[in-house]
Formats: sequence, structure tokens, C-alpha cells
Amino acid sequence: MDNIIRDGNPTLRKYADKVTFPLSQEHQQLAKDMMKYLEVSQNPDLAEKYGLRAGVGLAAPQVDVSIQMAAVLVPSPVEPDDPDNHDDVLKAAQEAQDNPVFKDVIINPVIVSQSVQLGALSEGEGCLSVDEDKPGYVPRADRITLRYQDVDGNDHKVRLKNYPAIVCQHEIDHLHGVLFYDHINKEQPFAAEENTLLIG
Ligand SMILES: O=CN(O)CCNC(=O)c1cccc(Cl)c1Cl
Ligand code: NI
Repeated sequence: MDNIIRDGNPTLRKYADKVTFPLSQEHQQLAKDMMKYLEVSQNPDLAEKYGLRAGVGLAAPQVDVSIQMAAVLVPSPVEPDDPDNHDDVLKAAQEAQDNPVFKDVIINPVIVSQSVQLGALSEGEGCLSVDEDKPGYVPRADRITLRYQDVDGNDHKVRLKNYPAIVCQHEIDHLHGVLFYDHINKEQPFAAEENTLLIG
């Protein structure tokens, strides 16, 4: 996954192609590699060792494959007992990953319904394909109903809210050629429509 493309590469602005089943060997391997990247990037030691930015999602267009596939790994919010104790931090990161809030490779995802209620991460969003900081709220639907196929072609319909819902919308945006900062208010980046839920 050291081949993550950056903003400016036209692939990031394409509407990605639907995936056909059964998955080709190449697409099966890509799904595995993208999830592996997220797992490794969320392990503090390995992330440091390989110089990886942590990610909770990764979309195929970010590795220059314009298909509707994205890996999502939203860990549960486990805090270390003692944040200054390295072993505690590692243990917490492993535990957080072992029972994730949402973990799957979403293929041909469609948001079939979403709340009027908006939500935005209080810290804004980041993207492996956008090197410069883009401060500001990224207003999204706070709750979504998402239909997708997994790598085996099974249909799923899930209801997500708050952080996992935000992450999936960030990834689905990638499949539509949209980047998170497209949603940030240019005049007032931290102005959120009233009754926007600030998350985290
Ligand atoms: O598309 C995926 N990436 O660019 C990976 C790096 N960004 C993140 O993990 C990330 C960080 C903050 C908020 C959101 Cl929503 C996401 Cl997704
Ligand atoms: Ni991104």
C-alpha cells in the first residue's frame, strides 16, 4: 500500500466502476491488502516501523484502482489504562481492533437512506490522499442505512450512526470522486449548520 495516490491525480476525481462478481484474483487480493493496511496502520509499533499514517478506511481509488471497493475498520474506543505505558497503549490498540465497531470491505455500496440530522467530527477529517491540512467541519448525515456486497458477493444492509457512519460516507465519497474538503464551508470552515451533531 505504499502506492497511495495524492490529490491532483485524476483517478481521485473519477466515479469508480461497479465491481462484478465473482471477484477476480486481483480484486480479492486488493481487498485483503487494503484491510491489512488498516490493521497495520492502527498498530502504533507497526505504523511507526513502516511509517504509515493511521487510517480507519481506505478506498480502491486511493491506490489508483477505480472500482467501487473500500475497506473500513473502525476500532472500538478503547483507552489505555496508562497512556504513558507503552505496553498499555499497544494492548488497548489491539483490543480496540479485536472488537471493531465496524469492519468489512464494502463493495458497490449504496446509501439507501440517511438522517436529516447532520453530524461532523469535531476534529475535522483527514485523508491519506490529501497531504495538506484542511481544517473545518465536514457535515455529513449522522445516521445512514448502507447496502453493500462483501468479497463473497453476499448482500448486506447495515444501519450506522456517528463515527462509523461518517467514515463510510468518507469512503463512499472516494468512490464518487469526492474528497472530504469539498464539503467544508470555504468562508467559515468551522461554521456548522445549527443542530449539527459534533462527534468525538
Ligand atoms: O479514505 C480514507 N483515508 O483517506 C484514510 C485516512 N483517513 C482516515 O482514516 C480518516 C480520518 C479522519 C476522519 C475520517 Cl472520516 C477518516 Cl476516513
Ligand atoms: Ni480518504
